[in-house]
Amino acid sequence: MSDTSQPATRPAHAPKDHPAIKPAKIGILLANLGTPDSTNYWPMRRYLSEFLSDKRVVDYPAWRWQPILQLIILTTRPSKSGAAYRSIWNNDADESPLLTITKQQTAAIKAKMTEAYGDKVLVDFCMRYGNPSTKSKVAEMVAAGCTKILFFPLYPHYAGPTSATANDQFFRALIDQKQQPIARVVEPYFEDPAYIDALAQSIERAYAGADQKPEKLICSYHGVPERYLREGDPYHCQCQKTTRLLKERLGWDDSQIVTAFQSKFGPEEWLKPYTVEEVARLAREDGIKNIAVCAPAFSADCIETLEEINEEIKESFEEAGGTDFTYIPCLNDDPAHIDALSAVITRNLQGWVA
Ligand SMILES: C=CC1=C(C)c2cc3[nH]c(cc4nc(cc5[nH]c(cc1n2)c(C)c5CCC(=O)O)C(CCC(=O)O)=C4C)c(C)c3C=C
Ligand SMILES: [Fe+2]
Ligand SMILES: [Fe+2]
Repeated sequence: MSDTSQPATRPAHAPKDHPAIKPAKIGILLANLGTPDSTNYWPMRRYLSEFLSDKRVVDYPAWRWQPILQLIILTTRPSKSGAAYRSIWNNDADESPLLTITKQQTAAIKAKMTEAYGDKVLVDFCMRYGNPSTKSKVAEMVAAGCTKILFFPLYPHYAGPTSATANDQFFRALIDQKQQPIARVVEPYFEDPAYIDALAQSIERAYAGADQKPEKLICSYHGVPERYLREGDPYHCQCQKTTRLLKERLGWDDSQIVTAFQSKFGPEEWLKPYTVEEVARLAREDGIKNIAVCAPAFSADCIETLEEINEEIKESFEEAGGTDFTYIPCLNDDPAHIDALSAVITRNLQGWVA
């Protein structure tokens, strides 16, 4: 967290045991999904159990879902997912790439915010599942004197299983505080021109570096059950709009860009087309040999991009006859991304700072 060195004071009217009053600060709390503490069975199981027990993620009644989750899914999935995480783990820091990148983003945003607002603001991050928990970071910010907190779920698009559950957890954390800070949550930024521009620049860089220009760009978004769309979740529409804005910013036509959805889980229908099938279909039916894939719904590279896209989906394309597969990394701590996120934060601080 940023410098908290300003001295606490005791008011003149105060009895001796009156708590010290800290100078009022504004907390900027970035939030991402969370990640296991290690790739071993029990940490994996704890993480997956917390994640998949969240009703915003899997909305079946607990009496029906918990026996399936605890007795079937959590006996096999921790080992399978643990192996996938091992293939992408950041061994130097002994943590997942999502955690490493979130720390880098936080440091870069903190530098920008401190430059703009000095020690009036504290910048930190938390996770929805696992560590550092949302509850612990809210408590730290309040203890450091934050009377206002801006909570920023690092997802460009709104979805019940991501932004909404992060916000739920933030508001739950406020319940524990005697002096509840004034709270704001940041809106989805999927149509922010600076975010679209940062995405477009990353694609232009990848295309400029490719031996041959890819024939198609696949925008692969994390999927959700198709039913969530019918029940009112706007995620699908926001993803479609991101692809359209990106296409317009790149000056492309419809034939050059495809929207698809990945990471299907369980037997229900999810948003379609499924990326893993779509890349194979493009190779098999349309004779496409050379594609690039980007993942605009992820603010940081993680298991779903580094392992699922760059290993499983790549394999599906190549087995169907594709020859050139370029994975375009997430925006991570790319300066254009940090500028875009910082501009979103600055807009949301209006009225709180000069
Ligand atoms: C079971 C249902 C799931 C829904 C619905 C879902 C939506 C969703 N998730 C993200 C972003 C991420 N998901 C990540 C991992 C991950 N997701 C699910 C399941 C659902 N996600 C699982 C079981 C896992 C764990 C990995 C595995 O076992 O397969 C991650 C990566 C975390 C990491 O540590 O790297 C992210 C990020 C979005 C954006 C989304 C809906 C919009
Ligand atoms: Fe997910
Ligand atoms: Fe839609």
